[in-house]
Amino acid sequence: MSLLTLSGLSVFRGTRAVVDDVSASVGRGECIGLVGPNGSGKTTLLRAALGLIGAQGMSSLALLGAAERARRVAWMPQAREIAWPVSVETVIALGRLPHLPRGARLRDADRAAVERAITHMGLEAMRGRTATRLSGGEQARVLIARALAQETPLVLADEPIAGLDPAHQIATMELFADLAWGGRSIIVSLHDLGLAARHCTRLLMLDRGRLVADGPPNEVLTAENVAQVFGITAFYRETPQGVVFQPMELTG
Ligand SMILES: Nc1ncnc2c1ncn2[C@@H]1O[C@H](COP(=O)(O)OP(=O)(O)OP(=O)(O)O)[C@@H](O)[C@H]1O
Repeated sequence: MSLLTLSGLSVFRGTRAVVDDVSASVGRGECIGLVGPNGSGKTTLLRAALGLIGAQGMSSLALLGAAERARRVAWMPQAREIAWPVSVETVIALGRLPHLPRGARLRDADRAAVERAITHMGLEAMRGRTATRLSGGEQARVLIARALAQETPLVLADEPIAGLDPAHQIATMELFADLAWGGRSIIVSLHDLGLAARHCTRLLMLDRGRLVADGPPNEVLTAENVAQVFGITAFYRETPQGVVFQPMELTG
């Protein structure tokens, strides 16, 4: 079953296609890394896939009404501002809103989902704190937890690990990989190609709006692709401890 189908999706800014004729399909159990240089169209692609901005072509999610879409996909945008000085737990519980009848209070099942999200993100000690007083990385973890609490089949996250320390970056990527093992799917944009190579089952590589590679990390992070798209050389090795990918030098 496809959780998301994109067909010929394009987004124009003026006459320029910043997302250019992208087609892809996301099944269950995929942890997909969306990679590409600054300005290659990652955020625009995710927003167009969600139907948040106008696009040409088709996204299956954009066709849904807002309520149904919120039960199918959770969205973690790049902007991390938490606007209201409420508790961490309250922010995370907002992830349950799409599942509640209008105006209803949290039910046991909703509270259980909030607890799971708090545990997944290791936020037990912070649950009572005022969210706006947390550090940037802590706020990012709260917003990931809010998206997890939504318990949707698909999560779209725009640079969720940017600004996290190495341990929390690894923990978050491991969590995404685990969710994929459990049958849910994640599309995560990220600049850390090493973590993408290690934890993602599939990578989508964007270059100037075009999807130039789509496949398992070893097929996407070829020397040729990383040279052409990122202008770098890299070390790639499959080791008994997993894949090691390390950007090395600029080409040329
Ligand atoms: N509202 C807008 N108006 C004009 N140009 C835009 C707009 N939004 C995005 N762009 C342009 O579209 C291109 C793609 O931007 P986008 O934010 O999708 O890239 P990205 O791959 O997410 O980049 P980064 O890695 O820097 O976050 C960029 O050149 C950007 O300047």
